[in-house]
Amino acid sequence: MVVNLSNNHSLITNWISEIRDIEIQNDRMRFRKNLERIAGVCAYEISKTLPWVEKEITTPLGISVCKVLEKQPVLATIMRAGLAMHNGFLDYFDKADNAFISAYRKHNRDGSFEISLDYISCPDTENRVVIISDPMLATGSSLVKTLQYIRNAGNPAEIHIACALACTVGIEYVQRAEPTATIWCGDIDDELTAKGYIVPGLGDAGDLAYGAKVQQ
Ligand SMILES: O=P(O)(O)OC[C@H]1O[C@H](OP(=O)(O)OP(=O)(O)O)[C@H](O)[C@@H]1O
Ligand SMILES: O=c1cc[nH]c(=O)[nH]1
Ligand SMILES: [Mg+2]
Repeated sequence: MVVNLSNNHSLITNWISEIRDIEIQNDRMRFRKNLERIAGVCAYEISKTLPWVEKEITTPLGISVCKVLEKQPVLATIMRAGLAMHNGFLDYFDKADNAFISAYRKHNRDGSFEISLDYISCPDTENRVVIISDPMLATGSSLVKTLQYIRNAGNPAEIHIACALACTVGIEYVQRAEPTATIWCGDIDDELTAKGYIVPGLGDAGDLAYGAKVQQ
């Protein structure tokens, strides 16, 4: 299932407009903060789909039967651009276990690239809800590589994917690889450049959040 959170007007469409804006992008702190806020909305929306249990809570005046999250999810993110969204998720699922996966585009001289999976730190995901965040879902190659790792490492109960911006062709690729995952998008664009950049998109999310890097 794919959910485009821009289909309804809310603050998320405001923040998406800011991360796309070439002028506002000069404010790197605002760019990261907006990614965190978009992730917060995704976390809240995902939380509505998760299992809850009733728990008796002792207040100073009595007992209140409250609904609480049954189990903590695993929050996974794809470095480096995913780190800001990861912080946004952690603000909401503040007791979650965390996975960090470094999947990045390793460029060849001819302009083509492969996804390199280097550093991985992942808790046990068996029968747990795994939420993967990455601001950009472009070709989908980084996510598919990450999903292959997650599937080999355990058998999660559910997989959710949260992106600030996604491209239609990348979504389709991820859906073929992981048909049961729910993909939550801040917005969806239809075009990709020959180099795999989303159009109109926003540019390079990792560079905008953390600065340009020397190509590997
Ligand atoms: O869907 P894809 O075509 O795989 O592209 C999306 C990936 O590209 C970006 O990371 P990038 O490789 O630029 O690394 P970075 O986080 O270090 O900037 C982004 O954060 C995704 O992980
Ligand atoms: O448009 C894109 C595609 C991949 N990665 C980005 O940061 N931006
Ligand atoms: Mg990048």
